[in-house]
Order: sequence, then C-alpha cells, then structure tokens
Amino acid sequence: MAALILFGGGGDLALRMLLPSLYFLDHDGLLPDGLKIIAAARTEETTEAYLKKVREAVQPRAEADNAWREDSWRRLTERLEYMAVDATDADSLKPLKARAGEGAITAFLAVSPSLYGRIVTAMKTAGLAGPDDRIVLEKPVGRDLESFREIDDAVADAFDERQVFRIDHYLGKETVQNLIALRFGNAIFEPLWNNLTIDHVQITVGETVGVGDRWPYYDEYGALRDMVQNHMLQLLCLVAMEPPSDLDPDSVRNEKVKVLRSLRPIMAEDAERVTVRGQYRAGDIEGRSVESYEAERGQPSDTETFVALRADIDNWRWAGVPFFMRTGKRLAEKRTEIVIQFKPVPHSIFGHGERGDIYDNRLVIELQPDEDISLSVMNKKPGLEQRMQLQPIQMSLSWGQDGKDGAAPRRRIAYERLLLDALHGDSTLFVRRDEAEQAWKWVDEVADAWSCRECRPLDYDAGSWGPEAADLLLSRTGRKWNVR
Ligand SMILES: NC(=O)C1=CN([C@@H]2O[C@H](COP(=O)(O)OP(=O)(O)OC[C@H]3O[C@@H](n4cnc5c(N)ncnc54)[C@H](OP(=O)(O)O)[C@@H]3O)[C@@H](O)[C@H]2O)C=CC1
Ligand SMILES: O=C1O[C@H](COP(=O)(O)O)[C@@H](O)[C@H](O)[C@H]1O
Repeated sequence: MAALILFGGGGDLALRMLLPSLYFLDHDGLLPDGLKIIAAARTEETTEAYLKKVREAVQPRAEADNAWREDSWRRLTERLEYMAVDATDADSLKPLKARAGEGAITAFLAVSPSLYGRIVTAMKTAGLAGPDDRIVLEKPVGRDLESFREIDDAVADAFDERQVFRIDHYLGKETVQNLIALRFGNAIFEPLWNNLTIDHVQITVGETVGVGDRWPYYDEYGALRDMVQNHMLQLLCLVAMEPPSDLDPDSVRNEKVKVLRSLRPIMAEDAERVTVRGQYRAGDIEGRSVESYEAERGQPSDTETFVALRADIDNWRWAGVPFFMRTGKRLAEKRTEIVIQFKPVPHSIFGHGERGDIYDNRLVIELQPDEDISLSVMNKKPGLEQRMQLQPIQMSLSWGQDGKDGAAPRRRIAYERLLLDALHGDSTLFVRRDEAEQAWKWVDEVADAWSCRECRPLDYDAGSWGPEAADLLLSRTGRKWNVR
C-alpha cells in the first residue's frame, strides 16, 4: 500500500494548500486506492487534535466551492493520521517507516528548505529513500546557485533525479497548462509565434498582499529570488520554448532548459537600463491603509518587494523581442497575466493618421484573478458612417462550460494537479535540476549586477503599480504595460 508523508503537516502550506487539495482529490475519487497519508511534524499532538485543525482549514474552503460532504471528509480521515517526528533525526523517522508500510512512499517536504539536506540524509538512513520512493521539494531550493547545488547534492545522494519532484506551483495552474494546449494543440498560433509577428511579451504577477509576518524569510530572498527565479521564469519558458516532440517530461524540460540557456545575462552596466527594484512604502489598497515594508520589518532593509526586468532571449525565434517581467507585493491589483503583443499592421487602410483607428492585436493569458485567454482583434463598428469605424473586441478563448450540469468546472488548487502527478510519478510539471540551475545562474547575475551598482530599491506607494521607473522601462522603447 502506498503512502504520502507530509513533513511539516501542521504548517501554513500544508493546512492552507496541501490538505484542502487532498480533500478535493479524495472527494472526486482521484486518490489511489488504499493510499495512506501521514502528516508529520515535531509538535506532540494526537491524530484527533490534528484532524480538528485540518477540518477547520478544509471545510470553509470546500463549502465555498459547494464541495463539502461529510462522507468525503470521513474517507479522508480514514487514511490520514498524524505522527510527531523530528524529520532530521533518522531514529525518530524509523517508526514512521514502519507505519508507512511496504509500498512506495512519496514524501512532501513542506518545511523550511534549510532542513532539506538533513531530512533527506535522515530519510536515507531510516529506509525512506528506496528506489520506488519519491521526494517532493517546495521552493525555494537554495538562495543562489551555490546553495542550490549544496542542497541538491544532498538530495541526489539519497534519491535519483527521476525520484525528485521540485514543485513550482505555477505549473499546476490550469491556465498555465492551457497555454501549452493553446500553443501546441492549434496550428494557427505557431506561424505567428516569433519575432516576425510578435513585438514583445509582458509577464505580470501583481499581488495586493504585503510581506507581513513572512519577513524573516522574505527579507533574505526578496522578489527576485521569491518569484522571478521560479514562477516568472517558468512562465517565460512556456511562452518561449520550441515545440517539444511529445509531452514526455524530458522532452518538455529539455526545451525549457534551452530557453533558460539563451537568456542574455544582465551585467552590471545593464542594471539601471533593464532592471528596476522597488520597495513599498505605506499606502492604500482597496480602501484600506497599509503600512510600509520597513514598518513590517521593524527596521530599514535593502530587500526588494518589487522587480521589473527586461529579458532578452538570444535565439532565432526571439531575437529582438523583449520579454518584460514585473512582480511585486502591495500592488494595485492581484493580477497575473501574460501578454503577447503583436506587431502593428504594416499599413493602415482605415482613416487618417499614422495608424488610423487600429490597435495592435494582443493575446492576454490571464491566470489571476480570473482564468481566461483572450485575443483582441479589430472589428467594424456597426453603423452607416461614411468612413468605416473600427473598434477592438476581445475574443475569449476560455474553456467551455463543461462542468457538471453545464456549470463552469471548479477552479482547482494548483497543488491538486501536482500532488496527483507526484503520486503517479509524472514529472512533466516539475522542475529538473538543470532547469533550476540555469534559472539560478541568470538570477545570480542580476543580483550581482545590483550589488556591483549598489542598486537600492526605489520607493513605491502601496496600492500603485510600482516605481515610475517600471513604466519608463517600457515607455523608453515606445511600449506600455497592459495594466497600469
Ligand atoms: N506557506 C506558503 O504559502 C508557501 C510555502 N512555501 C514553502 O513551503 C515550505 C513550508 O512553508 P510554511 O508551511 O509556510 O512553513 P511553516 O513554518 O508554517 O511550517 C513548517 C512546518 O514544518 C514543521 N517542522 C519544522 N521543523 C521540523 C522538523 N525538524 N521535523 C518535522 N517537521 C518540522 C513545523 O512544525 P513543528 O514546529 O511542529 O515541527 C511546521 O509544521 C517552505 O519551504 C516554504 O518556503 C512555498 C510557497 C508558498
Ligand atoms: O511562491 C510564492 O507564491 C506566492 C504567490 O502565489 P499565487 O499562486 O497566489 O500567485 C507569493 O505570494 C509568495 O511570496 C511566493 O513565495
């Protein structure tokens, strides 16, 4: 019988994301028959007390989706138990091994990455790293290339690469997978997907939340390492990669690595021209006053809570097409989107002026708050005017209403897909070692460029779209952000 072990089973990630995901999977009958789930952390508590906490976390979320059923909850509780263990201590893990039984083990490390090395070593000693076992690692693995390699070497000492599942939860998001379907399941986009037709690409991950209590972690990492190294570069790879020969994990990941290897390094002399660092001061968000990062942190800090960058991909497909990325905390909106901005028509036959009424076509892949893919195209305004009037319209390419009773399907938590794939041993949506290495290499160069130039973060008001310099990054090249 297989077992899933959640190290850090009482932590924020486990209670907010992993256990609700497991509830939904069980509710939908998707968990493997007989799968045991063992939540493990150091706190001494009974399974009963633990289940009470889990229920408090899961029930409101499931009710909000009209998916709370007592019999589904009972089914989950029959397979879920809690064990108090110190995961860094092999002796403490031995009873866990006995409880997990003989089947394959999937261990999810929802603990601080600083413990990964010691935990995998203890797992190996305790017999929890057999050839059929798997390990799932949460990001961030390391703080730079060197520390990534140090941790990953310890992991590689216990597990083969095929057993290691490095999570980037953005890859579990439905729209991110839909991007793969859009690009490679349709013939119409591929001929346009290059520097002949595309002017530039924008990737925005805006958050309204602040850093808050997470500052001890965040202050050491900042937005570059927390978001760009992983989520944003993964999105960039999926937009920019060549068509893989199939959906085999290595075929897809080989293509992503090629993109990362083609990223032009950002050197110290480029830092001011192609990057912007920011940090929020106090401001208003959604009608509420919020404090500055410095106040949350309790002292001044040089950590960036906002980054905007221009990335260039030096290959045939993308030569001359800038990829603009921006992400930040305490921005005006919670909004994640990828914008593919097409070039203008070569000559306008409509009206006067340089371009007449024409707006350039734009494909917007929205991940949050809504999931949607829309293409803006020009259309004739209805009417009998002498001169034909045009208007842009948005064509939504979203998936259809194919849920139960014709309703839209439930929006799944990204971890549902990823947990299921890890349990089935499918690593397509996980990050391979060389991918993480290349991403760290590029990010390290940006961080080095900043420290060479002593680039301090620029202030921005909470509730804005970041420092003005982020707008200038585009306007200097005659472009602008889709949302400002
Ligand atoms: N929270 C989030 O939204 C996100 C988190 N992550 C990553 O997920 C991981 C966990 O984060 P988060 O849940 O926020 O952290 P928390 O601090 O909330 O939880 C950590 C958990 O680890 C347990 N733990 C600590 N030491 C040990 C040990 N030696 N043996 C067994 N269990 C231990 C703690 O319980 P106890 O003290 O009882 O041992 C606790 O249950 C981190 O890598 C983080 O970067 C990534 C993306 C988002
Ligand atoms: O990994 C992380 O992601 C979240 C944003 O995730 P989302 O799914 O809500 O977009 C971010 O808040 C956090 O700082 C980062 O560690």
